[in-house]
Amino acid sequence: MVEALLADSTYAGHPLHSALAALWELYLTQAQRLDRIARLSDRVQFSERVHERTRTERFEKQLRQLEKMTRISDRYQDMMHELNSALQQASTHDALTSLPNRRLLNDRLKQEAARSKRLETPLCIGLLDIDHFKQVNDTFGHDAGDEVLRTVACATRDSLREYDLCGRWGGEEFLLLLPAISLEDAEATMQRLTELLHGLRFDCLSEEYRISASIGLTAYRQDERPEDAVARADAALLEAKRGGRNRVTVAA
Ligand SMILES: Nc1nc2c(ncn2[C@@H]2O[C@H](COP(=O)(O)OP(=O)(O)OP(=O)(O)O)[C@@H](O)[C@H]2O)c(=O)[nH]1
Repeated sequence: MVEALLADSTYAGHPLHSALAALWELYLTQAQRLDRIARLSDRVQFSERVHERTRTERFEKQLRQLEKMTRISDRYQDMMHELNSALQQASTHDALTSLPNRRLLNDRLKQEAARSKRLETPLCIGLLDIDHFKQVNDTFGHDAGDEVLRTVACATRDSLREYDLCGRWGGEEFLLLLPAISLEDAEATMQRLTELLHGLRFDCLSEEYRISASIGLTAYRQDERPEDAVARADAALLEAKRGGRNRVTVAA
């Protein structure tokens, strides 16, 4: 409308014509500036939004990486935990029979001897050895021998009380720690165990083959070292072997 007024020759001589033309010119310049500023502002805002998006994406990516690392670290810790347990088990237990090994047995022997001394309660110690085990290996093979060892270990452990301990002392020899039992009762328990072992049947041996075990038994004396009692049980075991095997010999 202003442009139409300024273009109209009727108002060309009007005293306000030049003022209106100057004002219009000023308005157009300002409008152009405003337009440039608005475009600039749009560009800045757009670039801000792009930056914001890349920042968010970067942050989310880092978060995902962190979560992944946490998961890996958790898995790694679980593996370390399992490895530690396996190492602990391997250092204290026999791989073939899963029974306590000689190292753990020695620790428990000392603990039980100390407890027996402190509480003045009896502690019986037995050494069990499978008879003619070499013959089992030689006749039926080493795998059959292993199977016999596993079965004897399992049967012996299951025949004992909860607080007794049976471990693999070495080869075909097992150490038994029997706390809080008289020598007389322990002898009866060992007698039942030799009968149980003699009655075992094995698929890996021939139908008629029967294994047997000899046991040397003694009571820990509270004024001696635990290993002295084990040596006495060992001597009693030798006597049981010499006496014909498949028997219990007590060293009082
Ligand atoms: N299969 C198998 N055999 C073993 C293992 N450890 C020891 N032996 C065997 O056990 C046998 C022990 O034989 P000996 O010490 O001569 O005793 P034995 O034949 O039982 O005879 P006595 O003890 O006198 O009745 C050896 O042949 C060893 O190789 C094992 O982990 N697995």
